[in-house]
Amino acid sequence: MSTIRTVALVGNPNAGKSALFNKLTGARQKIANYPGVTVERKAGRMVLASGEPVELLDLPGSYAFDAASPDEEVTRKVVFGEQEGQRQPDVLVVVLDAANLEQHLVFAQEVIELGRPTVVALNMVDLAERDGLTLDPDALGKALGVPVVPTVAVRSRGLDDLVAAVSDLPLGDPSPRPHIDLTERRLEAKNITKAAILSKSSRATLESSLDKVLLNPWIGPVILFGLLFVVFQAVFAWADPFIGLIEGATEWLAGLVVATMPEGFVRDLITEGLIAGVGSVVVFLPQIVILFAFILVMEATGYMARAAFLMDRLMAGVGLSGRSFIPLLSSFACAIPGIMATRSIADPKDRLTTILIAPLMTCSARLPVYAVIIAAVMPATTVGPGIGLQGLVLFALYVAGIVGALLVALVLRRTVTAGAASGFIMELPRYQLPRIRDLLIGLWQRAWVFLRRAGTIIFAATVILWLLLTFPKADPGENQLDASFAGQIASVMQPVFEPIGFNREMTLSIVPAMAAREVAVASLATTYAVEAEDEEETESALRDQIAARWSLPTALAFLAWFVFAPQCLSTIAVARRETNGWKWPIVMLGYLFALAYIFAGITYWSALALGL
Ligand SMILES: Nc1nc2c(ncn2[C@@H]2O[C@H](COP(=O)(O)OP(=O)(O)OP(=O)(O)O)[C@@H](O)[C@H]2O)c(=O)[nH]1
Ligand SMILES: [Mg+2]
Repeated sequence: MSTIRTVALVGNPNAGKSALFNKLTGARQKIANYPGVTVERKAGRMVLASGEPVELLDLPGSYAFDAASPDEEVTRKVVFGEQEGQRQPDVLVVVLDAANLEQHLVFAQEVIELGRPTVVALNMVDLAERDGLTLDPDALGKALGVPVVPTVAVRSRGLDDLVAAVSDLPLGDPSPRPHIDLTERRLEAKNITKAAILSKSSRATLESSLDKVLLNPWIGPVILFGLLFVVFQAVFAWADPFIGLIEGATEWLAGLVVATMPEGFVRDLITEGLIAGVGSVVVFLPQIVILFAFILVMEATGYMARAAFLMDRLMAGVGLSGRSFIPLLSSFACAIPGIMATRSIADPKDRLTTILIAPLMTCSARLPVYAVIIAAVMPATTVGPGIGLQGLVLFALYVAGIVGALLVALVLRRTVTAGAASGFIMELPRYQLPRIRDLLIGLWQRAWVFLRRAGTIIFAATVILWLLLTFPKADPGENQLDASFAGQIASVMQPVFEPIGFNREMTLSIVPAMAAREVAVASLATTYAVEAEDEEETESALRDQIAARWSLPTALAFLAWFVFAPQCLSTIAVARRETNGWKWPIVMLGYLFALAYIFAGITYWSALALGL
């Protein structure tokens, strides 16, 4: 007798597969309330009723086995045992959204047709109940010919029953059922749904009235725009006290090191490299957390998908569809998951265009760069009731990235990725109240990613830079930056960047920023700390150093540079992997560099001309 070794979760997008996977394995895969969240196969360990561990697979959501998008392809390959390095699953668990039963049953029938050992998880029964829908799992099971277990993944309800049903399945050779075509399957889905409904009270749902407002072609965009505006105001307004705390702590630490350690190489490395450099980045944790709190709430409530819907018309204008919206939106966190998320786009040209413009979305690694420069050169004044100037400038920088992306898409769609634009259909997920626990976990994961980067890549880049800045030692009276290797490197590059208003420290900072954008901040801080005449100057905040040293046109040019600046090396690596070659990453790098240079130059010279 064969035993179960691998179980796979399959089903439509947004059915709750990843939520189930997390509860069954203890993993923390991303779950969010829109279709297309999972784009890769993920494996975890689940324990059967007998106590035996088996492999559980979380798969991308799928509408059909013959679907065209790269993420759905993964699901098909895994289910049919064609995925290299992956055992074919012995058991399939079809996850259905009970509140959207009819739609979800179309693909479910296709899976069940394979005749493989299958269990159905009738998930989201809580949402069905909320809509006044009571379903009969047994009737559904009879109609489908497989066991059906009602579950509420996010509340861990029905999980034991689900595991029991999987454990009890008889294994054997597949006995495929007669194949029926899509039209028949749709009809069948309707009939099965009808048979499974015990009672249905039509409630005036909150959904439809909310959607009337939020999706209204006039009011909807105004609300979306207003919301984003609030986000950027909050990033500055709410973060201040927390930033003050962290700054206080780093200053205290620097003081402690100076007071207790003997003068010398190690102490300088710690104060100038670690505390000034890495510390200058860590200070931005509160702003990152605030930004992500908004993003996570928008994702969990179901608003994000509405935003995609609203943006579809605008995106169609530049030859993209609303499909690209979510990958682009993910790129606000980081272009890497954003580029990965394009796997849910079926049309190859749509997908390529989206990959190429993803780096123009302002990733969170750029936030520290923007924030420190804005705080240094823009006064913390208000320009209207409750509208802070700093938040406004930040908002403008994000908008500049978006407008840039749309224009680039327009050009790409007429040249290198020319072709018919594909239509956009996306189901709108149900509105949900965010669960605090999920939010906190999400925020913690984000904060951890940020801190880990600070502790690894930013740390390493800062130490290397510090060494280059510290050696060779300057003669008495000579400027350390002039004497150092780093200064010499910067001097070689300086002629290229001088015309766009960059000073030497800025030129120097954009090289290690290729490792990670935040390194630009650490680099500036370390440069100024090394150059500093005394301890007090070493410890003073980067913001104050910039305020004292940079002219406004120079600072604006630097901000403009970072709107387009060539992305970090990891983004290039992901673009290479997702486009199967070096051609597109090189195109991306080239056009971004050109745009950054031109845009920074225009900004610098216009600012000078305006007498700023
Ligand atoms: N109320 C309720 N919400 C659920 C349930 N299961 C999942 N959710 C929510 O539904 C949304 C989608 O869940 P996911 O687990 O990301 O869905 P998925 O099937 O993995 O989606 P894709 O990865 O896009 O294919 C998330 O917001 C979950 O919090 C449930 O049983 N009840
Ligand atoms: Mg998922």
